[in-house]
Amino acid sequence: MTLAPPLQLDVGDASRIEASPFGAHALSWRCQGRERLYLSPRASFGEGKAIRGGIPVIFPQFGERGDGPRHGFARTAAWEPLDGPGTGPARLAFRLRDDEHTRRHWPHRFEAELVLEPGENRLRIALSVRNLDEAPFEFSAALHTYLRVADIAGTLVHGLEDRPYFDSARGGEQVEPTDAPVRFEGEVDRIYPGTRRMLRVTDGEQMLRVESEGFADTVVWNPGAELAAGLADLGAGEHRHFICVEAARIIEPVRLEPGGEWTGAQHLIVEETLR
Ligand SMILES: O=P(O)(O)OC[C@H]1O[C@H](O)[C@H](O)[C@@H](O)[C@@H]1O
Repeated sequence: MTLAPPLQLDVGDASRIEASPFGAHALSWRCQGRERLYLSPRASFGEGKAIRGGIPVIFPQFGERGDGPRHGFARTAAWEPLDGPGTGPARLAFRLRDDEHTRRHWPHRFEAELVLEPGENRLRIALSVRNLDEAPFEFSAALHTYLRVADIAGTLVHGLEDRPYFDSARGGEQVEPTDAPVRFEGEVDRIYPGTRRMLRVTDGEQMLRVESEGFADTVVWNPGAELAAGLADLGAGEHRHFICVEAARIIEPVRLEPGGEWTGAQHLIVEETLR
């Protein structure tokens, strides 16, 4: 498969989004003059391999919770670009339809759309899925957003203090709320179920608000030093530069009747840039 070149869209002078049709994957989001996403310098852009960083689209399964490829086939599929710069509204959009390859892993007829809508201080990422089959189906999905941070040592996620979570780094055990913001000291891999609220990420240089629609769960992930060093497409020390805050639908998958449609979205809003 030859990879289609990325598409770019400018919003004013200081904001720009760039996304690849491979995975409908946002690679870069410059907002108010500053890059807000993390893309690994060792990311591979080859066939069958997911891109490390940006915003991978996870569909129709999360992780190993299913029989198909890890985190689903959407992130390694060639999506069809729809609107592009100059062809209509200020957005980038991609479409994926079932084919022989997707049906081998997940035997359903569907259509998915990923829309990126950048604004002056924000980005909306929306995933829609339509059931084109004659029977209902279920799926999980996530927007696996890699947020670039100054340094994880000073990074906090606020808004989950009173929520219990499943600790994927410790066999999925349930952990009661700690009343403290999420900090990053070693591996963090958590699924917070039922988090329909506003989160804030601070790293001493910026304050970012993260909101979601349609995605009931939030995943917070950073591999920590040891795991990062073992990931060929990341490397020693790289874990310091990002955290993943993922809008997800895992604990209760989405069920769609024939003809039904579901949309989930994540909003990233720059509230403050200090440095
Ligand atoms: O390495 P990947 O397949 O992209 O997965 C990266 C990470 O994704 C999610 O955040 C999961 O909760 C983690 O357990 C996983 O390690």
